[in-house]
Amino acid sequence: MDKGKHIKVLITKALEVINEVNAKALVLITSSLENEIPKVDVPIIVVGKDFDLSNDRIKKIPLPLSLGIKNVVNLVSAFLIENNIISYGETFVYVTPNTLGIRTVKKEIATTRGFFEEAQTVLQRLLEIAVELSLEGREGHPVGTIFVVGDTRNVLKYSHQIIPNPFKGHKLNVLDKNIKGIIKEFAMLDGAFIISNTGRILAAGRYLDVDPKKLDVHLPPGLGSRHLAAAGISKKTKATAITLSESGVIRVFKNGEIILEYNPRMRY
Ligand SMILES: Nc1ncnc2c1ncn2[C@@H]1O[C@H](COP(=O)(O)OP(=O)(O)OP(=O)(O)O)[C@@H](O)[C@H]1O
Repeated sequence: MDKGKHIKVLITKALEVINEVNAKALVLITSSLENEIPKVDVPIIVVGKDFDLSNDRIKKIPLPLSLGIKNVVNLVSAFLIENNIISYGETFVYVTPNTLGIRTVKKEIATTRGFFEEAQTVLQRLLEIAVELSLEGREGHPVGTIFVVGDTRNVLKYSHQIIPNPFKGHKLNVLDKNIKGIIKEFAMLDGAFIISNTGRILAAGRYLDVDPKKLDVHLPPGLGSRHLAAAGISKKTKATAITLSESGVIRVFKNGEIILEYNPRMRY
């Protein structure tokens, strides 16, 4: 039996499971949906690459499946809670090309307010890299870093090199196939990566010259200078900033606010 048939069988089974466990949503995690979307009373969420809110019954969440099923299910859980599709204590059923799963969301897993509306391909890719870096570190040591994406003219204006720019003169893009290893190597440098809207890496080792106090940025207590700088640059410019804390937590900032907070190291 081929893959397409497997998912059809799993979706049929999922409809039975939804009734049996009183699930409030059906989540289809698959890169291609040649199969018919099933007729079912609960909302359907399709996890795929592009963001496209097609109709009231079906929502599409842009998440790369390469994040791994555990991370995808965690982030989908947060999405369902924040969009009032399910409440804490309620259950959803998910289907991947080779698994059928049941998840009851018991506690806050992540904050994703606004993130999925922003998550274009470049941000999705950086989230994927940040998740890998959070889980693996560099040669087993925890790594922290900042990625600043978009509005590069202003970002460069409000930042300076603290070391010679290793990306100068190279046309490297975060969407390139073999780029992950290079980014992981340079993530150990102090400072930030500067990345264009199309994914071109313009610089690494860049200090962000923003004063969060003057910018009226308010973050939860306990977040240090890395996070304040990321929040600050996202307020001062139209860029989106992604931080990876040495503690493993990934945050995404837009306009000075946290629009995603997720710790891939946590067990939910
Ligand atoms: N303005 C800035 N621009 C770029 N990088 C910065 C800036 N401020 C701090 N950093 C980077 O953040 C690193 C960690 O700083 P600090 O420990 O104060 O931050 P933090 O927010 O507590 O981060 P973490 O959670 O990873 O410890 C610094 O070594 C430096 O590389």
